Amino acid sequence: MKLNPNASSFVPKFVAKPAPAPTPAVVDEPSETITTTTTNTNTTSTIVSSIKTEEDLANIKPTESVYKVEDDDIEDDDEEVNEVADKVEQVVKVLPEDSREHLNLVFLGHVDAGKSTLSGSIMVLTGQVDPHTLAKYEREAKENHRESWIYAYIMDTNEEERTKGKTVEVGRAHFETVKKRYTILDAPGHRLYVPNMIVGAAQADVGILVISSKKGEFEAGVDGGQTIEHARLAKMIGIKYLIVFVNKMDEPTVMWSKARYDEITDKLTVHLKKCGWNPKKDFQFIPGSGYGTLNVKDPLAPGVCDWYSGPSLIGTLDNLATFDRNESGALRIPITTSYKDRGIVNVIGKVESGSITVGQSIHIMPGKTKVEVLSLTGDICSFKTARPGENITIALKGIEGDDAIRPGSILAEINRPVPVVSEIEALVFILDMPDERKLFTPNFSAVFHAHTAVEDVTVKSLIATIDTKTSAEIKQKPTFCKVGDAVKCRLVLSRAVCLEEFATNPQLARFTLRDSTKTIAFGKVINIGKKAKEEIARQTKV
Ligand SMILES: Nc1nc2c(ncn2[C@@H]2O[C@H](COP(=O)(O)OP(=O)(O)OP(=O)(O)O)[C@@H](O)[C@H]2O)c(=O)[nH]1
Repeated sequence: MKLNPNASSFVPKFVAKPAPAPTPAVVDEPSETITTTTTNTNTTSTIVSSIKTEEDLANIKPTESVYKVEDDDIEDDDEEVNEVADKVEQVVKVLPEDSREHLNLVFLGHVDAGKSTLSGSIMVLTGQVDPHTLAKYEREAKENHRESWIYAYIMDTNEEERTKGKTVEVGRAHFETVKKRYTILDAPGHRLYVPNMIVGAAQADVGILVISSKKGEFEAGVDGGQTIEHARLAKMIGIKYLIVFVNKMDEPTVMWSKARYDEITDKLTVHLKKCGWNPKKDFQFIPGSGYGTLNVKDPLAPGVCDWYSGPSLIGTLDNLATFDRNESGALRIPITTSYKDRGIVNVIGKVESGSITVGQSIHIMPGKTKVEVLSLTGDICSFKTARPGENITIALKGIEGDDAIRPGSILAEINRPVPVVSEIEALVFILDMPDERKLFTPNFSAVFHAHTAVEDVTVKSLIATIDTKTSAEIKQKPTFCKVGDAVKCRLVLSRAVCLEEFATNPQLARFTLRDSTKTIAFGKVINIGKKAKEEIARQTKV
């Protein structure tokens, strides 16, 4: 199998070149073919229903190329775009569609907790890294005197990350089991890179919160570190389930100690409850070692940790109940990455709601650029129609100029458009005010993060403080609010953003407010305003 961790980084790169497409993992791409593919729908259900064993899985092969585009045929020139697009439509390579459930995972946690190492070990254990590539990474890690970073090297592909040992962007990789397909988003743990982490986490279904059990490291991550901030952000952003991987259990200060594990899980349970996670249904703990590849894929062997008899990390993921997805809703795909490949604009994003089909005309919002879907490509398969939860590369026809796509752009259905608003009524929960600005008042400004959008925002007015238990209004028109308050308020964005009300589409309604170093508040859009609603009603045709 072909390795995919070198796939495009997750930080939005708008119409920049080169950004490698998430090459289908089961195909060795001939150099003269282009990476964009179209689909063959006839193969879908038969292939999927026949997957029962690992062997079946290994036997899934793409249909042979039926049309090849030669390099000479393609010029990187905007005028050639339509011509090239037409060729893409003639099918470059057909991969079987695959309807195993697709889950998006984000690895969260304090700096050096072992996120990249764990992600890398998953890639190795699930056969996504061939021995030759692994040997190359081993050599490079040794040359940088960072032997213990070998697995992290698989995820941390840029030079800065490798030499410093820090994840800066959000790495992206793919693996699969007999039961499910997974996209891994490996988020940076460092405080400075929380905005990158938000972009990654915004499209994850499951968060894997990696905790270092090493003496001193667990404490550093919890007391003022990123552990709790990530857990809180994950909840706010809408991640549905959290697996807390208590890592480095092999470390000499831990040695698989049950007492240490209990200390960590007890403390974290208290914190996670405060962040809104329900211990009965929202999260669970797993002990293990990413570096030792222990309890990652296979359950622990007898003698390693006899007090733990639960499933491994991958076993747990495979057994999670299927997530509810909003397939009947309007199509919404926040664009996380965009790049041009031989004249064709490709965008990457997760289908949050609705479905998207090859040949369909859609809008890139907020600019209302009308485009046609040329192809839909997942990590290992193509789609005729992609449904919610899929994280796909979409080749588009009809984009002229470089300004159609920007951070916060969304692919939306033409007949069910997404609201574009610059003033909203929101419910804001204040977490942590900047040292020099302790009060949340009208004119308070911050940076607004929602899905992939990032805009400056100013508080226009405070409407009422709210009792979070009863939702009753406590005080009308307060003059200020402080840490711990929940307040209904009006916010004004510096530029209009694609947003929906929480009752309509929670994924496009959740946001966080940050200053340069910390998360100040999180919130949800509760009213987009009469004018925006009338405008949407006028344009909706269903
Ligand atoms: N003993 C032990 N060390 C580990 C384990 N997992 C990771 N490490 C070490 O911890 C260090 C940090 O690992 P990374 O995977 O880079 O940590 P990270 O959380 O991705 O770090 P950032 O990208 O900076 O947020 C490296 O030296 C790893 O070898 C483990 O299971 N056991």
